[in-house]
Amino acid sequence: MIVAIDGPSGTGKSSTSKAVAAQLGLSYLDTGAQYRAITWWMLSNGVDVSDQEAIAAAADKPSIVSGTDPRQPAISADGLDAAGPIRTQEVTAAVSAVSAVPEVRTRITELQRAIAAEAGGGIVVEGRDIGTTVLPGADLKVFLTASPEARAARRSGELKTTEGKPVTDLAATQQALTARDKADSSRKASPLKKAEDAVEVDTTELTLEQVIECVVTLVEKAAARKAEAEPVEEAAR
Ligand SMILES: Nc1ncnc2c1ncn2[C@@H]1O[C@H](COP(=O)(O)OP(=O)(O)OP(=O)(O)O)[C@@H](O)[C@H]1O
Ligand SMILES: Nc1ccn([C@H]2C[C@H](O)[C@@H](COP(=O)(O)O)O2)c(=O)n1
Repeated sequence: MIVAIDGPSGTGKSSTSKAVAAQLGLSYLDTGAQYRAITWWMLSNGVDVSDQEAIAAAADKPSIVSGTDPRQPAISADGLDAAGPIRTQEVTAAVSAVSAVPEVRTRITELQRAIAAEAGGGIVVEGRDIGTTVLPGADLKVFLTASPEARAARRSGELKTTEGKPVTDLAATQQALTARDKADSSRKASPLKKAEDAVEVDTTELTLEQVIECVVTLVEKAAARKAEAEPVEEAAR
């Protein structure tokens, strides 16, 4: 069972995907964390993240390792725990530029497909291009949306500056978030986009619990459809 959950920033992809995977006993992959980890590695290793050629040349250098336990998601770059540093404003500000470089996308997409193929019991993979590019044959594709205001309000509660102080400026948070969405949607290589066969869920007026319940129901229905379809496929062989 492969579930792809895509959507813009702050729509609830990570929170929903982790909870759905944990509830249904599936693995979980946060692909944004992988792009953040490679960005963090580049910033820490003196790569000029305003230079596309420098980013492309460094794309295959770091070893990026993702854990797939939804209750304990983990991410490392060259053996260093990246879970904390990838959430700083410095990384958030640079990640769209780094992830737009085709060499970076090829490298990370290969990693993502290998992880999904190894997840025997099924996996929930969340990101921006999972349903369109990474796993176009996913059994279920969900595209989460929410108003920019709702997303900024959600995000401002959890963001920290590089010095570790809470970010309180809601307007600035919304502006940064919509700028990142614009960059992620307008890049040439595998932009943020709803797959034609994805189910769109607008989470603006929903609680996180309601979104989780909705996606669990969608996964259960997709699993039932898959179970019904498989004997037919077997007989046809
Ligand atoms: N339906 C909801 N109602 C209220 N808060 C929510 C809802 N969904 C998620 N949140 C909260 O919004 C914040 C952002 O959620 P989350 O990190 O899951 O979004 P995301 O889509 O994965 O964002 P990003 O792509 O930037 O990583 C979290 O603090 C989360 O608890
Ligand atoms: N499949 C993906 C996942 C993420 N990205 C890029 C674009 C995002 O701005 C950035 C960080 O993602 P987040 O942690 O906020 O979900 O990573 C991408 O291009 N493709």
